[in-house]
Amino acid sequence: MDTVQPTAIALEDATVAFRLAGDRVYTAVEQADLSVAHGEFVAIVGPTGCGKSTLLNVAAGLLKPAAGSVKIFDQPLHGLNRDAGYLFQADALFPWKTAIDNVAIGLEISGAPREQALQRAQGWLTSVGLGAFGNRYPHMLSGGQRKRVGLAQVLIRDPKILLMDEPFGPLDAQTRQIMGNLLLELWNADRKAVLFVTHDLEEAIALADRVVIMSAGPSARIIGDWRVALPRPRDISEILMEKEFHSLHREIWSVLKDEVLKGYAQSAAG
Ligand SMILES: Nc1ncnc2c1ncn2[C@@H]1O[C@H](COP(=O)(O)OP(=O)(O)OP(=O)(O)O)[C@@H](O)[C@H]1O
Repeated sequence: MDTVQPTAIALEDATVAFRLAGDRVYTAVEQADLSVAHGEFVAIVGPTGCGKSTLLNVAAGLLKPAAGSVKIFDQPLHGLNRDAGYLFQADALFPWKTAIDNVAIGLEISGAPREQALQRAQGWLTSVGLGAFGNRYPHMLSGGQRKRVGLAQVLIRDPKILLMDEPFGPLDAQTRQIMGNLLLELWNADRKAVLFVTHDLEEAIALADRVVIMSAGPSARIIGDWRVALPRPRDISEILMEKEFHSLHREIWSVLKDEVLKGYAQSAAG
């Protein structure tokens, strides 16, 4: 008999507000229900400034909602989410450490002997296609290569959940696609729960099992949740040609478009 796996991330009725100057309060997200099942890949898409990173930060335990609850594997989250690894848009590599040391550091901090940490780090560098680049410092790597090191740095710690905030944002279109395929390949080998923030609907559909859409803020809400029935394993450049991909894109965009326009109008108004 199959055992029921606990839900990796469950935000229920989560409202997130920021205190502004003069005791004013800005409600960024209102009454958000968001769940990511064990082994599921969920992408959040929404207009600029709607609260995508805010929701991710709530799941990371970096922000506490003003109302509602956050559960990680069915347990209320207090403080930092220690089951999660976090990959941001900006590189989080130490510039004074080589690629292999940047990857090994997560294990060393948790007490692994250096030799063992270096051996595992070499394995991860090889998995992300950088087996021969271990002795390079971050400034000697391209943007895409630095992202690969960042991915290895997170995955070596074997987190149960991956929280990714526009991780491939600064990369050119081709490198984004290559990184997307690498992420899918690694994820396929060991299905972690993934919450992936992006403003790029194509990327979201190509990668995810579910695409969640947010409205423009303030008080942004989750206004749509689509299941992506495209088969796996996927190759992004092939997925982008599929008829099912285009019909789903059209369907989601018809909802997202108005919110994106509202989002732009609001950021222009300040
Ligand atoms: N510390 C803060 N204090 C006040 N307002 C904040 C704070 N952090 C975020 N905000 C506001 O909350 C809203 C949501 O921000 P968030 O970064 O989550 O949006 P986003 O959807 O990730 O944006 P983008 O797509 O542009 O990265 C924005 O209007 C932002 O200005």
